Amino acid sequence: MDSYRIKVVETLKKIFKDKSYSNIVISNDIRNIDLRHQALYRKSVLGVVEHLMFIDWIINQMSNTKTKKMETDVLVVLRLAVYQMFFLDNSYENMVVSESVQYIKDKGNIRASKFVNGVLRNILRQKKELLEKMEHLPREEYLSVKYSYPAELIKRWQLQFGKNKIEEVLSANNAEAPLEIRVNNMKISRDELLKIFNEKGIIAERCKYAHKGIRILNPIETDKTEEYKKGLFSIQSESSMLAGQILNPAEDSLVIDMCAAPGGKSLNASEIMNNTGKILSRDIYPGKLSLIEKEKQRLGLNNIKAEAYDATVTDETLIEKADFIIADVPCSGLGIIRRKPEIKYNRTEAEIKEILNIQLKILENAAKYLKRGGMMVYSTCTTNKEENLDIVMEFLKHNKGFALEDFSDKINDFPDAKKGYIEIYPHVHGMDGFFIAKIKRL
Ligand SMILES: C[S@@+](CC[C@H](N)C(=O)[O-])C[C@H]1O[C@@H](n2cnc3c(N)ncnc32)[C@H](O)[C@@H]1O
Repeated sequence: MDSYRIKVVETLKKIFKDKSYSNIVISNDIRNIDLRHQALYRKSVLGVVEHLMFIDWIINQMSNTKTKKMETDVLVVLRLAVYQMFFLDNSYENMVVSESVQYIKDKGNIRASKFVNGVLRNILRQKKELLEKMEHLPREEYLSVKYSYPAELIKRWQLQFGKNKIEEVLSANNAEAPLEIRVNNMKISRDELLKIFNEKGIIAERCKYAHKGIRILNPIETDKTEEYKKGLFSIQSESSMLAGQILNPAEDSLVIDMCAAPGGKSLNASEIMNNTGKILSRDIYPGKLSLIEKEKQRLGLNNIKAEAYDATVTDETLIEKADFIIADVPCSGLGIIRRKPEIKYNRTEAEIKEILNIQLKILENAAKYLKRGGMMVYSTCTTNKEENLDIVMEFLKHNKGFALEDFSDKINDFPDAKKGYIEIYPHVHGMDGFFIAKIKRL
């Protein structure tokens, strides 16, 4: 087996057996992969997780031992092989089978290697029939298998977006997420950085909505570039950048970021404020704060103070102190399935309900810290209305001194910005699914 494929198998084992997050395991393991193979390595790992229900359905059609009962080595090798056969260039199918078999043989398990050989050869022979059989499943089961989404989530999205839109929604959330970066306006302008990229053969363009954003079209190892090391840019999704653009914190003000780690929105705010004033960046997990400290150094920012604090607990020392607040609350993450595909299998309806109280509590505390005339953004990376507009409306119902603020001067093409909030969807805007509301203390 090619060394990068062995690495894919090893990474997948960590994700399936140890239940580790794909983005964290990938960013650790990718360091040992040859530069030429990194893009394919990432695509393969994420691809297997993304298409897991499809892949397991195929395997279970052709194997008497079901995937639930298989030992990890065998299961992971089969999953990767089926992914390659159905979703990657299929001209190497025979090689995929022989390398998968060899991998299990090398582990000393001859019996299992024969089993892998039998299952994969059968799948290869009946590829077309299997796809036809899938198409004849009852509609909701078919959608669930074809796009790999639990029935519960499909039901939720059919209600939200309509039955006629559902395939578009499912497929957009399976698409590869674009690589977006935020220009550090303290050090360079967006056009100057684009010019440098252009000279270096990095294909990039301006983001459509985020004024500080660049979309990189050919995959590169951004964090290894000289420009990254010099702090000229950071990796941040366009949706996430928009929270800062919409809040637009003024120079010399006090900003409180209630849930700050790993720091993307605090760092953006600091750049927007030209490193003036003060930003209090808090997160409940002390271990995550070091990332903010590291990034501050790289970007040349020193107006950020990172500290551990539970945002659901009121801090009496901050009452009516802040000019601006960022409440980027923990959420179900249903808007970033493209980047963390396991989210679609892991979120139960009960968990989603549980998080609502935390979100409302954090927003209520944030409101207490805001001065009269101050502004805050409430944001999530989910498309779930209950965690978004419903929370904001519930808050406004009980807090009469606050109102949604029109920010249509800060963003184009989002009619709701006039009403004080936007809902971003991968299937509509090609960006991560996000919700951003701007609330003013009257
Ligand atoms: C959506 S992430 C924040 C991302 C960050 N704003 C950024 O742009 O990089 C939510 C954060 O909330 C933190 N968190 C969860 N519960 C919290 C609580 N009760 N108090 C403060 N932070 C909390 C999590 O550790 C997580 O880092």
